[in-house]
Amino acid sequence: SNQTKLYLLGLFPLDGPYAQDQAIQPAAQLALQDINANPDILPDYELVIIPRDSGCDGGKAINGMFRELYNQSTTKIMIIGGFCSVATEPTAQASHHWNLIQISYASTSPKLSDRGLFPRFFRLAPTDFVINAVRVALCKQFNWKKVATIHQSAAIFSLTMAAFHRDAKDAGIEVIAAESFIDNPTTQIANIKNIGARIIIGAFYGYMARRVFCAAYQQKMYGAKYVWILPDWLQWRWWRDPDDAIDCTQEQMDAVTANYIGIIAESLPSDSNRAPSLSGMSTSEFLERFKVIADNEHPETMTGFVEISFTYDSVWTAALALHEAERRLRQLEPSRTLKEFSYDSLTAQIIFDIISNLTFQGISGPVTFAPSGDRVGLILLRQLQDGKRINIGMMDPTVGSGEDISWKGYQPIYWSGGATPIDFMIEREDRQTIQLSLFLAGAILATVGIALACCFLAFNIHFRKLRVIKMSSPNINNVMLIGGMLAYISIIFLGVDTNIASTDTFVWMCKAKTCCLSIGFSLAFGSMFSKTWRVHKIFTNKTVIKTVVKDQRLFGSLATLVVLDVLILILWEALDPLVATERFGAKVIDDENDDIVYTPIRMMCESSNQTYWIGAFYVIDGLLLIFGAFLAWETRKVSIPALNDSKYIGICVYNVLILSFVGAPVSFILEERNAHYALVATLIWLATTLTLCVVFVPKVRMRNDVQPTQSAITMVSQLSQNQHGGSSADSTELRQLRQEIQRVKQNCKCSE
Ligand SMILES: NCCCC(=O)O
Repeated sequence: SNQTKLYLLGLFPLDGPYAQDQAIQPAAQLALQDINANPDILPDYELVIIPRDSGCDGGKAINGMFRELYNQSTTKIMIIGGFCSVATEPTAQASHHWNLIQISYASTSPKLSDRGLFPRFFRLAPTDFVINAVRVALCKQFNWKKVATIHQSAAIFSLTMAAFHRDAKDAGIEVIAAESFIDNPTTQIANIKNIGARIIIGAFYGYMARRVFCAAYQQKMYGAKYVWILPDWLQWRWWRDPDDAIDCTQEQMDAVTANYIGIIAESLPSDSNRAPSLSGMSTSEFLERFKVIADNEHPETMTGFVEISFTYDSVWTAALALHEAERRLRQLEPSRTLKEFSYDSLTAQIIFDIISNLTFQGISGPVTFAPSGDRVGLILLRQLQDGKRINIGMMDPTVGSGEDISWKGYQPIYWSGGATPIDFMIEREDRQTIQLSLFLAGAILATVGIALACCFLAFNIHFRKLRVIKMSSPNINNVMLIGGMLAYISIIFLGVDTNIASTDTFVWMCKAKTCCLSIGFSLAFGSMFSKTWRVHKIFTNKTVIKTVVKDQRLFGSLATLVVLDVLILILWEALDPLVATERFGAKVIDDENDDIVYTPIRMMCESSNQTYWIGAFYVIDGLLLIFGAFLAWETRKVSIPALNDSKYIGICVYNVLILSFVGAPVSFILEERNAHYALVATLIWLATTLTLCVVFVPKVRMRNDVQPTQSAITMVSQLSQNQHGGSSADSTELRQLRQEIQRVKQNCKCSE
C-alpha cells in the first residue's frame, strides 16, 4: 500500500487474424507477480501493466498506444510489445518521440534492428536474420544446392528472404525460385513445383501458412521428396486451425505438413542445459507455475506459448532497468526518482544505457542485447514428427563460424523416404543421335538407289545406239543419273552422327551432304529440263531451217548451274561456315523415376545465317522447277514418245513439289533426331527414285517394242547429225520434220 505504481503499457494481440494473446498476458502477469514479490527489485514501487490490443495491425497498435499515452491518469514509463512486427514497427518509430523505451517480447522483423528508425527499441526474440544462418547451415549439411523460397508480402518476410538470397549466393546455394504472394499463393506454389524445386524455404504468418500448405497439398508437393523449412514461431498446430479460406481437410493438412523443419530462437532451454535464472526458477518450475497462472494443463496449445519466456524476460528486463534507473536518478544533483518521470529524455537515456549493458539469466537463457537492440541467443531446429514439434538440433550463431549445427543430444531428423531428399531432380543428358540401325537402313536404301542408278546408266550406255535411246539424249540422261547418285550419297552423309564419328567428321559429313544434295539436284533436274529445252527450241522455232541445240550447249547450262551451286557453297564456307552446335530440348521427366530429368541434346551442324544460304538454294532450285514445269507444258503436244519427256517431267516436278511441301515444314518441326533423319532420308530417296524411274523405266520398256515413225527416224538422224557437228539435213528429212512441227502447232492452235 506504500508502493507507488509504475505503469507499463502492454501491447498485446488480443484480437484479429493473428490473436496470439492466450499465453502472453499470463506470462507477463507471472513476471509482475515475481517482480513485485521480490523485495530487492523496485521495493518502493509496484509494477503494473496496462494491456492494450495491438492486434497484428499497425493502425490498431498506434491508435491504442496514443490513447494510453494521452491518458494522463496513468503515466506509462515504458512499453512492452508488440507482438507482430507490423504492430511493433510504427509504435517503436513513434514511442521514442515520447522518450519511452519499448521492449518487444516477440517481434522478429530484421527492420527493427535499424537504430536510425527505432532508437529506443529492444527485443527479447532474436531477429529473423539469425534464422538465415541456420537455413544456410542446414542446406550445407545436407548438400542442398538448389532451393526455392516463398514468402508472404510483408517487410518482416521480404527483408529476411532478401538477406537469405544474399547469404545463399555467398554459400554457393542457388535459389531457383523466389516467390512472394499477398493473399493467394496458388500460382507461386505451382511455379515452384514446375521448376522442380524440392527444398522449399517458407516465411509467413500462420493464417497464410495454411493457404500455402493447402495449395501445396493440391499440387502434391509433400511426402518423401519435399522438405519444407519454416520459421517455427507459428502457433501451436497452426495447420489445424479452422479456416474458411482453405479448401483442405485436417487430414490433408496433417499429410502436407508432416515432417516440416522449423527454425526458432531457443526460448525454453532444458533444465540440464541452462544456468540458474535470476528469478530462481528452472524451466520446468517456470512451466509448472505458468500452467497454474494460465489455468491450462497443456499450455503448449495456447496461442503465443512460444513467446512466454520472452514475455516473462521482457518484463524482468524492464524491472531491472527501472530498478537501476531509480538508483542512478537518486544519485543525480538534484536527486530524482521514477515518481517524477514525465516523459523526459534524461530518464529515457538512463534507462536506454542500462538496458544496452544489461546481462542476466532469464528463463529464456542468457539475456544480453546487441547495439542494434537485438537479443543474442541460440537457435533451435525442430521437426514435426507424428504431429509433435521435436527438437532435432541447435545452433549458436555467435560460436565459431556460426554455421555449425549441433545435432548431439537431440532426436534424429526423420526422412520419410529413408534417405535425405535430394534438392533437385537428377539431371541427365540425353544425347540424341541417329540410331546405328536407322543409319544402316538409310545407307542400304541409298545403296539400292545408287545400284538402280548404275543399272539405268549401264542400260543407257549399252543401248546408246538404239534409236529410242539416241532420241532421248543419252549423254544428258547420264548426267541426270549422276545427279541422282549424288542425292543418294547425301542420304549416307546425312546419317553420320556423333555416335559413330567425331564432331569434326560429323561437321565434314554435314558439309558433304549439303554439297551432294545441292549439286545432285541441279544435275538431275537441270539435265531433265535442259533436254526439254532442246525439244522446246526445235518446236517453237519459227524459221524453216531448224537449228538443233547441241549437247555441248546443254552441258554448258548444266555447268552454269553447278558453278552457281559451288559458288554459294564456297561463300557459305568462307563467310559463315557450318559448325557443330548443341541444341537443348525441353526437359523430360523419367517415366519410372521422377527424380530423374533428361535434357535432350542434339548435335546440329549450323551456321548463324544458314537460313539465307539455304534460301539461296531454294530460290535457284525453285526457279529451275518452275522453268522445267513451263517447258514441260510447252512441249506437251510433241507426239514422239522417245523425244518427249514432258509428261514425265510434269510428274517429277509434281513429286518434288509435293514431297518438299510436306517434308520441309515437318522436318523443321520434328525435333527427334531419328524421326527427322528417317523423314528427310525417305523424302530424298523417294524424290530421287521416283524421278529416275519415271524418266528411265519407260525407256527400258520402249527399247524393244517401239517402232519409230518416219518423222521420228528423220528427226533422229537430224539430231544425230547436229549433235555430232553436222550442219544440215537433206530436204526430205527437213520436210518431214517441218510436217511434224506443223502438225504439233496446229494441234496446239486447236486446243487453244
Ligand atoms: N514471434 C513471431 C513474430 C512475428 C512478427 O515479428 O511479426
